[in-house]
Amino acid sequence: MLKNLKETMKNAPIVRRGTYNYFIHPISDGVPLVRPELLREVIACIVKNANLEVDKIVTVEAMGLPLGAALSTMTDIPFIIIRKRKYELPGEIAVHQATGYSKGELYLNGINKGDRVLIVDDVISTGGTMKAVIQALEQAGAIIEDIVVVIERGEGRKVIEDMGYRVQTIIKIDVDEHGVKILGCIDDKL
Ligand SMILES: O=P(O)(O)OC[C@H]1O[C@H](OP(=O)(O)OP(=O)(O)O)[C@H](O)[C@@H]1O
Ligand code: HPA
Repeated sequence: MLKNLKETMKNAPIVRRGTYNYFIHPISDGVPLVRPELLREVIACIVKNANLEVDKIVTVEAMGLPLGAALSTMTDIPFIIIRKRKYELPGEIAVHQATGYSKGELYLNGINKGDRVLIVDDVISTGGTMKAVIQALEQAGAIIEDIVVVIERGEGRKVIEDMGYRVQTIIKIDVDEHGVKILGCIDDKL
């Protein structure tokens, strides 16, 4: 299981972004090529493991987008994208996002108080993005039922668990300047 994800992860090239060793992978970058068998495998794994008793799937620009779109067509659950662009619609919520290599603002629209949501993203690393997403959703009055992230590196999961939320991740990796090492996979215990 997850053969395509493991294979592509092992071969992911590394580039430096400041002091940050950034891996490049189809799921996290859309580069060099997203093969349908990889996306299908990842989406099937999310469908199998996530709590889908929700009103909306919430994803983040940019690389949450293919995941949210594919998951929505599989489950018939609508999805929203937290954008890096301001729309100034009534009720728009702005939060600050910091990753290991960038900073910016995120803008949430389309959530009503009491909406049950599943958050899906491609990577969790420092947890800075997920923290901002949770803060925006809490401010909007959403009920966060589950959080699923495809690729885990670093300490971000702990940051979010310390906020009181469970985070499921599909593959856990370590990254240094030489490459990616796989530490574990959601299907290891099966
Ligand atoms: O846990 P963190 O340190 O916050 O890192 C994780 C975030 O970093 C990437 O987003 P980025 O803002 O780079 O956007 P992208 O999807 O356009 O690559 C990724 O898509 C996650 O959202
Ligand atoms: O190393 C990374 N690669 C791709 N996306 C990311 N988002 C956070 N860290 C990374």
